[in-house]
Order: sequence, then C-alpha cells, then structure tokens
Amino acid sequence: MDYISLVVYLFIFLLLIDFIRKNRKLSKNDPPSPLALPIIGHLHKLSLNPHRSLTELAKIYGGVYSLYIGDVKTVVITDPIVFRDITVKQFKTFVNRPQPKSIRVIPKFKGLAFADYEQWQKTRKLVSSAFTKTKIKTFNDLIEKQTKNLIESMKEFSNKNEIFSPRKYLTKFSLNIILSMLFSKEIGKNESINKGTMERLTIPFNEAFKKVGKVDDFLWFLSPLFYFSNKQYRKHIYDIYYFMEEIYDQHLRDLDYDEPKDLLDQLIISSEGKEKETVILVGMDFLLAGSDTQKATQEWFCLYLINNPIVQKKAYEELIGVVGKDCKFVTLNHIENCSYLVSIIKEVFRIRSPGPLGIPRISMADTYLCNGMFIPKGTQILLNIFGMGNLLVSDPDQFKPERWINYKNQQQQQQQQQQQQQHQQKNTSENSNLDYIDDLDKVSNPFSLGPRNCVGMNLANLTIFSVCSNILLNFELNSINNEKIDDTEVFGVSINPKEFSIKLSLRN
Ligand code: HEM
Repeated sequence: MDYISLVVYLFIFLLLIDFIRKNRKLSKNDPPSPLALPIIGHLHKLSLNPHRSLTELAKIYGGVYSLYIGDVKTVVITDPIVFRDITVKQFKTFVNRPQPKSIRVIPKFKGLAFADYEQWQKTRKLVSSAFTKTKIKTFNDLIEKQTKNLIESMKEFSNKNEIFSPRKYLTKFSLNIILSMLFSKEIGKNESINKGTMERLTIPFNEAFKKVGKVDDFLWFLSPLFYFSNKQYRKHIYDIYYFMEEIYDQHLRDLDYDEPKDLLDQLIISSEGKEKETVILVGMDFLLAGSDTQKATQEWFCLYLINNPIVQKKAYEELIGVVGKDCKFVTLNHIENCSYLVSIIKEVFRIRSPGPLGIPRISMADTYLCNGMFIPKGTQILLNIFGMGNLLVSDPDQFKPERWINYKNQQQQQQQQQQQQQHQQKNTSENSNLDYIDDLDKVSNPFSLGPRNCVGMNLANLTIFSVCSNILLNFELNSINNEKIDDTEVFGVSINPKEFSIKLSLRN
C-alpha cells in the first residue's frame, strides 16, 4: 500500500471513530440530539445568528437537547424548569465556565466572569456588595449626570436639525457609567466620541468582540489558519489590559485605606495590593460585560420606539402624566410610576435579549437534571435566554409591551386562584413546558438566575431606565426616511441592531 492510500485510509478511520464517539449513547437518559457529523459535529446547523438556530432546534428536540459544536459537547437549555435547576438548585455543579481559546489568551484570564468556583466565590462576594440595590442608589446622581450629558449632546443635533447616530454616544454613556462608578474616571463631556479614551477603548472592544464564538474555539486544528487574527485579538485584549493597568497604578498611588473612593479601591484593599492581575481582569470584565449590553439595549429601545409610533406616543403620554409637562428631566425616583415604559424595556429584553445565550457554564461532575436527563462531566451548557422568551410566549415576534401590563393585571386579579394553580403546577410541572406559556417573569430572564447571574443587573436596570425615559421625554424619535428601521440582529458579545440614524425632534 502506498503512503497516500495509507493516509487516506487513516483519515477515513479517524472520521469513523469521531462519528461513533459523537453519536454514541452514554446512558438511557441522554438528551435528544440530531445526528452529529465527524469533525464539525453540528456546526453546520448554526447560522450567523446561533441563538435563532438553537431556538429552531429546540422546537424539534425540546427544551433540553445536546449538540457537538465542533468538538465541544454542549447541552442547550430552553426549558425554564431545567434553567432554574441548573442556575439555582444545582448551582454548584454548574457554577464554572468553559475556558475556550479566546478566553485563555491572557494566562489565568480569570477576573470574575471566567473565574473558577473558589476564586469566583471570593471575588463575587466583594463585588456584589458594591452592586446591591441600596448601594446602587447612592450612584443615582452619577447616572443622572451622565444622562444629562447625553441628552445635551443629542439636543445639539436636534437644534441644528442634523441626523443623530446613537451608537457612539450610547457607547460613551455606557462606558462612563462603569468608568465613573467603579474607577472614578470619566470620558469628558466635551471629549470626542472618535478620539482619546473612546478611540482607545472602542477599537480594541469592537475587534475583540468579533472574535467571540469563532470557529477555532471549537475546532482546535484550525488554529494555524487563524494565526494572524489571533495575534491581533491578543494585542487588542492587551490594549484594554494596559488601559486598566494605568487606572490600577493611579489608584494604588492615591489609595486612602480608610476611605476607599470606589470599587477598585475596595478590591485593592481587600487583596492587600497583592493580586494586581486579578483586580485588573475584574475591571476588564465590567468594561466588557457592562458597556456593550447596556448600549445594545438602549439602541434597540430607540429602534422599537421609531418602528412603533403608537407605542412611543403612549409611553410619552404616560411619562408626562407622571412627571408633568414642564418637567425637563426624569429622575430615577419616577421608575415606580412608569409601568408602561418599564414594560417597553422588558419587551426589548425579551424580543432582543442582549445576551441571548448568557455566558456558557460547564458541568463539574456527572449529574442528572430535574427532568431525569443525564449530563456527563465537562459538558458545556448554553442557557438559551432568547429561546425561552421566544418559544414560550404567544406572538413571540411581535413587539407588544402591553403583554407585560396584561400579565401583571392578570396576576393581581387572580392572585388567590393562581396560588392554587401554582400549587397544582408544582406537582405536575416537572414534565411540561406548557405550564409556562406566557408566564413572562419565568420565561424572560435577561440577566439569568441564581448566585452566578449578572452582577450588574441593578445598575443596568436603573441606567437603562434613566436614558430611555429622558430620551422619550425630550425627543420625538423618527427614522430619517420615515420608513421602518431594519431590525435585523448582528450577533456578537451582545445582540446589536445594524447601525442606524435618527431624526430627533425636540419636544416643547
Ligand atoms: C442590559 C444589560 C445586561 C445584561 C442583559 C446582562 C446579562 C448577563 C448575563 C446573561 C450574564 C450571565 C449570567 C450567568 O451565567 O448565569 C451576565 C454576567 C455578568 N455580567 Fe451582565 N448583563 C448586563 C449588564 C451588566 C453590567 C452593567 C455589568 C457591570 C457593571 C455586568 C457585569 C457582568 C459580570 C461581571 C458577569 C459575570 C458574573 C459572574 O460570572 O459572576 N453586566 N450578564
């Protein structure tokens, strides 16, 4: 046999082994799975919007099914009961995150979001104290100050009758919330959206975000093909690292042990200045996890108001009913009374979940889920946040903030009756997703659940309300050609719309 034939036979043999490995049953209770192909597994089933493909597959294979993403065994969860089981009840088994190549680019890239259990527990405890509802309230002034700066910038556009492209302004706003609250730093009001700190951060951010979920994370042997793009990616990640390092060094120089001025001071003090790299990486987590998600939500909010003028009008009428027609600024104290506006924001979270697949988890031991399915150790878990809010509501593709109001009313009216139903559900619900149809609070979890959910949830809720309410109060939003804006999603760290511009009309 010549060498070429030998290599061909060997290759076919390896394909066969891989095919068998990926399709063999591990137990009688494996989650269902489509047939996996050798090498790529089920990669061919994923589109450019993987959350949509995974949701389509959930229609066929159910709320818990398994896939091979390249070589990575993955279980996708679109069942709210199992979602809770994983994130809350069996939290310790599923607390860790997988460590794909893109995360390992910085050795020990384990600030908070990718830390393993022991380090995560320590850091999360410290960080959580800065993000409680009460603590966040002390930052109201700061959120309101940044909102005012944004509205003033927008007014410059409306006064000159110029079209406004929200992306960079909302990015600046979202970055400033995190920079000022956590690191006492700010991108100045008059600082350009294209130069200085903005340029220094947004270029590496955008480039780094492009790398998320790229194919060589799942097919190791393709790495050489991505050599140059990986080198660039590494450079961009280090650019953000060096930015944070400068802030860290400055804080260390000015540190007052008795009066820490922000979260960074607290982190330095509690680590006794000995864990510089970890603290810097925690700071990077906040910048990366907190800015893009908030910015995306605010952009979607503007887009949906423009595409739904009746909703915009109704929300504006509610708002002036609460704050009065002469009011020029909505404060965070008004949030309780703006139930329609809050419903719009919730509907934006549902229909265009900024983090549609959360951040993956990994099983730390062989285990059985509450529905009896077997999950082997080392399985990657994708929490299909988008899918739950899509598959388990009526008219999922329609933007209907009213559904939240109706839901709340229904809950209030039928409280007693519902308590009884819930009791009955408890006894039967283990098998049935249908019990959750239109149970919006249960199927829409944009920040995930359990002890490792989003640490920035309280901050994000206040910030997004502040921006959205004040944009609505000050401007009527329209598209520049009076047509609907394209609401196609662009998948990345967050789900963004394609970049668009707005015609702003200042309200009287
Ligand atoms: C619209 C806004 C936001 C959304 C939808 C969102 C969503 C999420 C989701 C789904 C997770 C994964 C949770 C899990 O694994 O169960 C997460 C984690 C995280 N988020 Fe957010 N997030 C938002 C804003 C923020 C903000 C403003 C910050 C910081 C200031 C932040 C910091 C983090 C961090 C550090 C983690 C990792 C937590 C951990 O591993 O313990 N997020 N977020």
